[in-house]
Amino acid sequence: MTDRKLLEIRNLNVEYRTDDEIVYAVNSLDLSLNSGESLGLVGETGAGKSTTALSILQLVADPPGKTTSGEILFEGEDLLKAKKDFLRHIRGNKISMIFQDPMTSLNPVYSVGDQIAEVIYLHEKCSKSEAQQKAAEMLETVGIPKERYDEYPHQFSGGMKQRVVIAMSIACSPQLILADEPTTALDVTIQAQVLELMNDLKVKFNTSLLLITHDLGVVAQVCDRVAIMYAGEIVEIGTVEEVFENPKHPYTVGLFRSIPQLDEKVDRLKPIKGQMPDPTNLPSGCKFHPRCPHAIEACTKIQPAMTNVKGTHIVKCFIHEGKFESTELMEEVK
Ligand SMILES: Nc1ncnc2c1ncn2[C@@H]1O[C@H](COP(=O)(O)OP(=O)(O)OP(=O)(O)O)[C@@H](O)[C@H]1O
Ligand code: NI
Repeated sequence: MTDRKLLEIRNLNVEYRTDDEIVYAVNSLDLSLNSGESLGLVGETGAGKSTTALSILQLVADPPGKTTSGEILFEGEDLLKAKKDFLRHIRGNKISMIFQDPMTSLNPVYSVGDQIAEVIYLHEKCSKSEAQQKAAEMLETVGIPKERYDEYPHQFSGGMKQRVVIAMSIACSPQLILADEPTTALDVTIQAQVLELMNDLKVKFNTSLLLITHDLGVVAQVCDRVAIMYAGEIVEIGTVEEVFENPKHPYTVGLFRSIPQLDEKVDRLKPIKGQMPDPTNLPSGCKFHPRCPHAIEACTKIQPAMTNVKGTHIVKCFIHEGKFESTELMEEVK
């Protein structure tokens, strides 16, 4: 693994403009990913995770979506300024995307083998028969017997379809895979198998992965680093070890608390009180302050800055900026 930054998102702002309101979906977001690294992007529904991933490939529907500012540097090139042709080249060769529903990517009227072969054919400019040969190997790589080459998507289970999508997404040897809840629709056992497959492939092909999920367990299984997203912002980021062993942001602390423990009964769960703020009318100051048990007056007025707490662990919270102290929080995150 090298330290070279493959992807660097700087100050990204994305809005959805409808007739009478503006949804502030992604707000001043900074995020970077090294070659070969996998980063989990975690947050509640509506946090802006999908919008972030879609904007990397400029797949946010416009209208209503508008990227109002920012830079998305991929190998140093700003994708937000890139021409359509270049983006198409990037999409087919360097970055691929996996969605929750495999049928977003699969065509019901072609056999799964031919769909994979098509990607290989376009990417490698080899002969059709070579592409078919490689597609059959690719099926085996993702754990599907090559005898099933000629079958159609509807003949496969959800987990098997998602394996086909994974085969298609790695067929062009991408440097980066954006996976938006790739296993959410699958049942738990199958989910574990698909995640293990993604893990193996990531190591084998040294692919970087941006994995969007609600599930911190999935992050622990697959990712090197994790970013916690709230109301369109990253509020905490670090290695999985840093964040899981020592969550710092009150929101992250709440997220971990709301995970059912094996030895805990469901009625002992402590979900975070309150709701995500209305994205058309975000609160001033820290966007988490209305729900934060530790908020002080400053939090209601001023935006905290991203502050390095230790190692590569960064958090956006006044208490950890060291400017203000909350003894309660200090107790809690000790
Ligand atoms: N096409 C759209 N038009 C208007 N608002 C949208 C559109 N797409 C998304 N939004 C809004 O943008 C915000 C961010 O949505 P996004 O889908 O990025 O969140 P998410 O974190 O991926 O959520 P989920 O976990 O539910 O997938 C939400 O408030 C959502 O309602
Ligand atoms: Ni989403």
